Amino acid sequence: MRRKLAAGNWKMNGTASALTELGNLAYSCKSAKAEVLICPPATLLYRAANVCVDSKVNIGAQDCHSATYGAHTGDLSAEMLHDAGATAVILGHSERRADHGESDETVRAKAKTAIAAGLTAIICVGETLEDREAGKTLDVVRAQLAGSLPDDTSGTTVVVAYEPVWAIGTGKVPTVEQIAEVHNDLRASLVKRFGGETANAIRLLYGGSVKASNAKEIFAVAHVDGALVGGASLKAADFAPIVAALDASA
Ligand SMILES: O=C(CO)COP(=O)(O)O
Repeated sequence: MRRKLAAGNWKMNGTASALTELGNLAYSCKSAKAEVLICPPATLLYRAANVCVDSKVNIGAQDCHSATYGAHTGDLSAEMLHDAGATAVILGHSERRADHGESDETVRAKAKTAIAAGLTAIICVGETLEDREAGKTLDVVRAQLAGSLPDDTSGTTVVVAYEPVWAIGTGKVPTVEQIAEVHNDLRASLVKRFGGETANAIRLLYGGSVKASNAKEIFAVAHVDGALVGGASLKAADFAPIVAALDASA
């Protein structure tokens, strides 16, 4: 049985005052069965990990460099993130693919480095509205999945997040049928590539405008093992009900 995962991506939001929200979340989730992960900006990682020590909330990062160390001004290595208290890192988010031109090859290289440093790699895939309207959704996510996951992926080191670009921060959510179609296809692609045992251990998250009000129906979709949440992860009062909905799902 795959352990459910409620992950929050704070993106470029939050200074030290946001740690109060994290403390509130840790308190609200003290009986959570699902894994709870918050990915604050890198500046808060160390303090966030301290706030959440001995709680059910794990801390993750939002990106890392593909190199283990060296002359990469402004970048952070996976080892540094792990050292600061991160247990996971989001890789290949569509905002990074768009803003920094990250290719599948780059994401795959980052994933290898992250896994070697002891982090879980949460690898994001998702189509644009243009792709969807052109009927290319499955082709696009299959190609991203194939290109972004390392060959030696294991069920415990990689999580895949399906985030349709057009649903991120827009309040637009795919229908449950659309989510089911992509998640079924992702699972089938994973089985084909890695075999059933590995593939069935890899968690598939849905991300894009997840809120307390739509979490229940999204979590009822087959092969949805949790969510990657942006805006609704910033406040404990918004995120805790999403964790509760995940715990209540079958
Ligand atoms: O990009 C996301 C999480 O990584 C989703 O963001 P929103 O939940 O704000 O739509």
